[in-house]
Amino acid sequence: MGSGTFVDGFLRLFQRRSSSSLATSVAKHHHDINNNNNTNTLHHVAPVTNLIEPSTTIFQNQQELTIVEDLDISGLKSIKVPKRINPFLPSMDPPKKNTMDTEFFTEYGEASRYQIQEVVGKGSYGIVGSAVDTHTGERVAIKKINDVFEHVSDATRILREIKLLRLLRHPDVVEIKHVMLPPSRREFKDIYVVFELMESDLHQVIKANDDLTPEHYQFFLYQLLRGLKYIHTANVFHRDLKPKNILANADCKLKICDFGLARVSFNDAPSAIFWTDYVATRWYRAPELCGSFFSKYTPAIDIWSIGCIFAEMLTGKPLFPGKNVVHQLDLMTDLLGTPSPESIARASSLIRNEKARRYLSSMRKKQRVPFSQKFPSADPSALHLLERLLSFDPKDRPSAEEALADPYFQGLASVDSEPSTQPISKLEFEFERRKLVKDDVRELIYREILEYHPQMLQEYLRGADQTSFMYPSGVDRFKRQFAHLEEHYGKGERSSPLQRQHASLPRERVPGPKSESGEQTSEVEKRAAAAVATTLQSPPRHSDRFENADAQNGQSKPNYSARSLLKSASISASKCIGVKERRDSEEEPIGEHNDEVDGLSQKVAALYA
Ligand SMILES: Nc1ncnc2c1ncn2[C@@H]1O[C@H](COP(=O)(O)OP(=O)(O)OP(=O)(O)O)[C@@H](O)[C@H]1O
Repeated sequence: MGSGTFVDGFLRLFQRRSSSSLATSVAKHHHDINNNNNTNTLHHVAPVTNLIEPSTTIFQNQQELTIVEDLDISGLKSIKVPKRINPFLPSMDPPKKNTMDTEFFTEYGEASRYQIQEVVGKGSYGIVGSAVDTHTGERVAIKKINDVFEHVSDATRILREIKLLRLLRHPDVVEIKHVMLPPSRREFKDIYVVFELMESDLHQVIKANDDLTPEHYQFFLYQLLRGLKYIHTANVFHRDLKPKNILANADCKLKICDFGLARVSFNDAPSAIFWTDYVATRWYRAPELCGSFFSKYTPAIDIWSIGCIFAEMLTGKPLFPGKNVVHQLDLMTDLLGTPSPESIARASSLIRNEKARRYLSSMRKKQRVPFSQKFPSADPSALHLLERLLSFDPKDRPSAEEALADPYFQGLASVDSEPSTQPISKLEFEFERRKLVKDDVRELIYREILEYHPQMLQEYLRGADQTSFMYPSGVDRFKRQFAHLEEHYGKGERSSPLQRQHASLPRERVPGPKSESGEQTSEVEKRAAAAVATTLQSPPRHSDRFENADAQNGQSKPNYSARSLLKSASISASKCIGVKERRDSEEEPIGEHNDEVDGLSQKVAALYA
């Protein structure tokens, strides 16, 4: 493959240095949706937050880790980045400036700062809109998380995610730029998290690009592994890596997102898997997680997922699209062969479940399929690394750091000096050991949000009583704007805002029947389709008092229509190719996992009946 050529054009520097001392050289032709995104991404200043105690702000008391990339990827062709949901999303009127908002937020640097534009995605926790940060001109993504405290488990997941994303600062991990201050410390229900805006995700990129080159594959895998190296050195396991959880830009930059299922591993805490807790997407799930073969999880589970993702890049199709865990294991062993007796013997010491162990040993013997046969057009050195990543036994998989040192990446100047970080402080995740009630999580999330509001944090730390403040927060305005977006998603329907899906959630709630979940999804899709149709027929109607006021004031409509955005040079809209279905079949409803484990037990039992 063209590894040599790539390496020639891929001289890079990625070191700890003072930010001022190095220039960043980046190919200028790249699409870039954030006007100054290249600077942010490639000339990234990240505080070493793990060194600090939770009661200090991330801005205090830290040595700065400055990551400078001097990466000439000009040889890489831009990729197509179709939008995730649909290209005909409703546009938004910019909010009318509210004097009170302005006054309050001027003081705190947030005056009507973000102008919401359009929906760019939605997940089980709410809607994601693109917006312009009027202070910087930068485009951002704002995720509105609805009804955060409806379930303590969901709230804890959100706390975990925003905390981890504050602590993990790396160019290949999506960055939280800000979290809006809620209007009331004790009563808030929704959270607005401001992220750097990305154009698409790897799932869409793989679907839309059938002309990816070996250089693309190499650069994609390189970014994933260096991101993972950093995450793992913080002692964090992502646990749900899949193409949809990797955001992508047309300039081939990837960023890992969705840390809702991630866990921090502390040496003195057991890392046992609780089936009630582990519900990551099946297709990318490591074999040791299919049927409880191993009782502990290790960073190797993420390495397996990266292997699956890499294989999917190479072929354009998921590698192991299992319908249940038994089928999942069958697909794995179809390719990898049944594990060797040594591997099973080694595994035996870890296998707690006798039945599962016997199932593994008694599996019909299958020969390994040579990877060169399965992936005939792939580069042999890529395949050699892929085989390592997809080792059945987690002990045989390389760490992210070891994988970066694989000959596949030979010649990349600083593979071995990709940044690592300190393990995350136990104190930050002390809450994981406690049984939390709603008010505890609310307080913890509020405290976390204050990290983005240093002045308020100071007051909070001084113990000022803020329980009664009710600022005319920017959140109120956002509520109205997001309500508008949601209204358009549900246009013509009686039903209310987006339903929280049960996929990939810690199991604390009673799972609904499968069919119900399926219907929910298609209902959401129907509503999205209805919104598309409506948007195409007529401009959005503004029922909101605030927006009516805009209309009445005769304010000109902003130039933010979907059409104008599609034309915008900053978004490769011409490449938006169609309405994207929201969920693919690999995303299982909660509750399925137990069925799967039961299914496996039954199959095992049948073997030994
Ligand atoms: N920074 C971002 N820039 C652009 N789009 C984003 C960004 N973050 C998330 N999205 C998109 O918004 C959608 C929902 O985001 P996300 O997956 O974070 O939400 P969630 O509620 O946690 O979803 P899930 O149901 O997967 O847990 C996804 O399609 C994602 O690609």
